[in-house]
Amino acid sequence: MTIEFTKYHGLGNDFILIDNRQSSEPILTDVQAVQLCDRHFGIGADGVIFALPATSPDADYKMRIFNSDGSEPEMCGNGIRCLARFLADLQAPSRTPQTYHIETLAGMITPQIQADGQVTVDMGVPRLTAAEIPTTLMEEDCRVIIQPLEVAGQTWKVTCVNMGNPHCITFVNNVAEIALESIGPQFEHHPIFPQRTNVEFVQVVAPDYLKMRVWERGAGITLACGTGACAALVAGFIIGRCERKATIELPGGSLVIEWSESNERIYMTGPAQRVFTGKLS
Ligand SMILES: N[C@@H](CCC[C@H](N)C(=O)O)C(=O)O
Repeated sequence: MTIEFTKYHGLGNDFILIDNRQSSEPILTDVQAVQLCDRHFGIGADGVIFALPATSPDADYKMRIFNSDGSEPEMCGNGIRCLARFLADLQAPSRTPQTYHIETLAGMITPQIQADGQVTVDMGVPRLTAAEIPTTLMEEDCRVIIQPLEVAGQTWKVTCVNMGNPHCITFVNNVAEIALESIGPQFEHHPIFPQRTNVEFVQVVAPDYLKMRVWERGAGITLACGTGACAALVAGFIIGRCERKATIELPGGSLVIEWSESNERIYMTGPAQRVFTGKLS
């Protein structure tokens, strides 16, 4: 049996996209996803994304994703922009704006392809209580805002945001100085995060411009993280360090994130790029 795939990236956060519309379960296992994501022995990617048929009458499709370590996250911001482009590329030549209602394990997410090719995603409402993150750092109904956390022999002041998936954000003076490779996994696997966590270090350049580096749960250092950029803006706004709308600069490029005052929803805008197609046998 051969399976076609297409490789996409969103700011260098790269994914193998599989047309899984004929079956309600992913046609590859988590173990196969790990093999395909391997950058030496496989295709190389931060994750594998499946376009599945919708189960809800309100949705067009369903997204499932495996991280490069085989774990299954609830949501992926850069991934859902890539999925929107993939679906548009599978269908008749584009009419824009094209909007998709996508079921995810974090609920309904709505990407819209703009006339200029950028994709704007309604990422939903951020969740902030300790129970929702989830973390045991505070009482269940408390928000985790600038709380001390011991990691790698240092006390960090962390703020936690759930954007469908968990994020732990620390504001620092200079993101370039953070030893992400050694510190990242210690945050990710800290016992206060029962479902592990994504880890973001953020530098405020201006109230409408943040710089961020990320250690992703299940994938390690990546060039960008869409949900992480949204979480960084939410954390920055809550602690009074940024505006409701800002550009987030990541190693792979920039995203524009806005936290709407009228409906409390987060809107993320950024690119999604097809790289190549191939066949798995
Ligand atoms: N890169 C993604 C997030 C992917 C999932 C993450 N690794 C997790 O386990 O939560 C993004 O762009 O949001």
